[in-house]
Amino acid sequence: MRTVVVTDPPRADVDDAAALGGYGVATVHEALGRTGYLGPEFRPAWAGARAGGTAVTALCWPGDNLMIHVAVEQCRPGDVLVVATASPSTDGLFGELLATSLARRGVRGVVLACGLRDVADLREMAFPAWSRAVSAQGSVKATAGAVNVPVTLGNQVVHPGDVVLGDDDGVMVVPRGDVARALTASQARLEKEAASRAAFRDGELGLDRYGLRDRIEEFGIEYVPFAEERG
Ligand SMILES: O=C([O-])CC(=O)C(=O)O
Ligand SMILES: [Mg+2]
Repeated sequence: MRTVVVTDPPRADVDDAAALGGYGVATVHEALGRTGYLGPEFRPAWAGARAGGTAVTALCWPGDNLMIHVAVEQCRPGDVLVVATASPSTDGLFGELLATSLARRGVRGVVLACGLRDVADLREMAFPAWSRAVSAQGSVKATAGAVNVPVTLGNQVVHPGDVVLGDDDGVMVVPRGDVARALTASQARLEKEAASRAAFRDGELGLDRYGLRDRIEEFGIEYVPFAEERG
């Protein structure tokens, strides 16, 4: 495993990151052509958690949180800490003490490919956290890894300085170079959905609004009265 700490990487604008967090994962993911989603196994530690920030990455040995402690020092206000492990592990590498340290540094949340613990305290602190597991299994601090190198979580690569956002729907990454496009496209999508919502409230059907009746005809889907189908 690489043992390197990259300091002060360029990062996306932290206000843009917060704005993307406000749009939410489903909207931004759709706006960017259904890209960036880490996958459904990344779940919030508590319902209602929401954050958008710039990634500081840590690559840890499984069962070892030494590099999380190293990464905390590299975190600046507006960041989200993103933790991967060198091989799959569900151990609880993160909890309320590390969250206390991150909150003190103005960090907006944490995303872990492994486990976390102290869920009740994280909820009480309202510290946004996502992970692939909740696990009380403790960790050692024995093996060096890396900070601020590209890491893979789920099916996505996160580079330091990318925007990472999370909410009840999961977590996604927006590459630093795509942030401006993500903001414009998310706003457009929000407006489009607001118009659809108003139409659905008025009783319009998706079949008509999205022009789906032609497609149904193309498929040759038959509408059969109940009585006829039963003979
Ligand atoms: O200390 C640890 O290893 C993880 C933890 O529980 C905390 O941060 O509170
Ligand atoms: Mg703890």
